[in-house]
Amino acid sequence: MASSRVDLDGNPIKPITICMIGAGGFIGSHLCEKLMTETPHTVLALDVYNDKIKHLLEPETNPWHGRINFHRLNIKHDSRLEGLIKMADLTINLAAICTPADYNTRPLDTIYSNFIDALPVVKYCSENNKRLIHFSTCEVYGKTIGSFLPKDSPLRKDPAYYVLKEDESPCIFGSIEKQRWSYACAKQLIERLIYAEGAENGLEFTIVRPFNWIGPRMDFIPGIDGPSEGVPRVLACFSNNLLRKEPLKLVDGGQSQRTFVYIKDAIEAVLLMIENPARANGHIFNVGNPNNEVTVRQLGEMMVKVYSKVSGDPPLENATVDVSSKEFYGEGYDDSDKRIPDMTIINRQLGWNPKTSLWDLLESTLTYQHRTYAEAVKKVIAKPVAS
Ligand SMILES: NC(=O)c1ccc[n+]([C@@H]2O[C@H](COP(=O)([O-])OP(=O)(O)OC[C@H]3O[C@@H](n4cnc5c(N)ncnc54)[C@H](O)[C@@H]3O)[C@@H](O)[C@H]2O)c1
Ligand SMILES: O=c1ccn([C@@H]2O[C@H](COP(=O)(O)OP(=O)(O)O[C@H]3OC[C@](O)(CO)[C@H]3O)[C@@H](O)[C@H]2O)c(=O)[nH]1
Repeated sequence: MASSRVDLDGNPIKPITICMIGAGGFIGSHLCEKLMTETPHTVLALDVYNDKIKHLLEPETNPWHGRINFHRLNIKHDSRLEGLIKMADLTINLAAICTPADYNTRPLDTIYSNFIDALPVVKYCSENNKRLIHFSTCEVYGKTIGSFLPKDSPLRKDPAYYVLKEDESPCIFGSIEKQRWSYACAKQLIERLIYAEGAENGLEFTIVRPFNWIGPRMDFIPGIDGPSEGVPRVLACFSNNLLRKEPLKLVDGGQSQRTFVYIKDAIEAVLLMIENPARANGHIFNVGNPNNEVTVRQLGEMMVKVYSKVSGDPPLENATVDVSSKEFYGEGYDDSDKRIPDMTIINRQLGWNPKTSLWDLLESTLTYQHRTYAEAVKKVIAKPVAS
C-alpha cells in the first residue's frame, strides 16, 4: 500500500483509528475490506455478528493482521461502547434494523434500533469531540411530490417533482397506521438530532443517505444462511427465487421505481468522506446512481436474464408473479414510489460519481450468489420434507 496517499486537496493522509458500529453487516463488510486492502487505517469492528467479515479477521497471515479488531457487542446495553468511541478518531454508525419486512411487523424494535439505540453514539461523539459519520437512508424523503399529482399530469415528468435533493426536498410519509414509515421517521429524527448537535455543540458530523446499495453479501438466503420464513431486501428475495427456480414475487405489480448502485462504487464515496473531513463535515450526502433507474418489475426481468447467463440454465418461463403488499409484508405496508438522487452536493464536495451499470453490477452479484448458494439450495430442495 502506497504510504504517500493524499486527500483531494493534496495533503498527506494520516492513518486513523475508526470505530465502526455494525461492521459485520453488508455495508460494513465491504467498508472493512476496502479499509484493510487499500488504506493504512485501523478498525475497531463492533457488531453482534462477524460472519461477513470472518475472511478479514482470519487467518493471522493477512497483511492487515492487527489493524482490524472485532468486538462482539450489542450497543443497546454494553458499557464498552464509550471507551471504544474514545479510543477512535472517527466513529461510523451503520447499526440498524433496515429491512422493510420488519418496519410494519416489528415497529417498536425498528424505532428503538434507528433512534433510541443511536442516541448514546451521538452523545459520546459529541461529549468527546469525536467525528461521526452516521448512516441514514434515502427513505427519509418518503414519497415524491409528483406522486400526489393527478396520474395524467405532465408535471409528473418534470424533475422538480421527483428528484430528491438533500437541502430542498421535503420528507413525505404516510399516516401513522402505515407503520412502514416508522423506520424513515426514526432515521429523520436522528438526522435532526445530529444536525442540532453540530449546530449547538460543534459536533463534526457527516450523514450518508444510501439509495439502494446492492452487491455480494447483502442480507441472506432464507433457509440457507438466514431464517426460512425471513424476508430480506429485494436483491436477496429475487436471488432466492432464482436459485430455487421459482417465480419472482412482484409486490403490488412491481410498479415502484428504484435506482440501484453497486456497493463497490458506493464504498468509494464513503472512503472519500473518511479521508476528506474538511469537505465532508457538516454535510448530508445522497449516495446513489441516478442512471440505474428501473421499476421493480424491470429489475426482476433483468435478474432473470442475467441469472440465466451466469448459471447456464435457461430463463424461467412464467418468471414473475404478482402478490399484494398486504399478503407479502402484512398490514401497514406502504412504499416509496420513485427514488432519484440529486448528485450536486456529493459531486461538488467530493467529486464522486458512480460507474457501474445495472447489468454489470447484477452480473457480478449474481455470479457471486450462484457460486455461494446454488449447491446448498439444491441440497435443501432435494431433502425430503419430514412428515
Ligand atoms: N444497504 C442499503 O442500500 C441501505 C440503504 C439505506 C440505508 N442503509 C443504512 O445503512 C446502514 C447499514 O445497512 P446494511 O445494508 O449494511 O444493513 P445490515 O443489516 O447488513 O447491517 C447492519 C449491521 O448492524 C448490526 N447491528 C444492528 N443492531 C445492532 C446493535 N444493537 N448492536 C450491534 N450491532 C448491531 C447488525 O448485526 C448488522 O450486522 C443501516 O443504518 C441502514 O439503515 C442501507
Ligand atoms: O420479493 C420482493 C421484495 C421486494 N419487492 C419490492 O421491491 C422494492 C424494494 O424493496 P427493498 O429492497 O426490500 O427495500 P426498499 O427499497 O423498499 O427500502 C430500503 O431502501 C433503503 C433501506 O433504507 C435500506 O436498505 C430500505 O428501507 C419495494 O417496492 C418492494 O415492495 C418485491 O416486489 N418483491
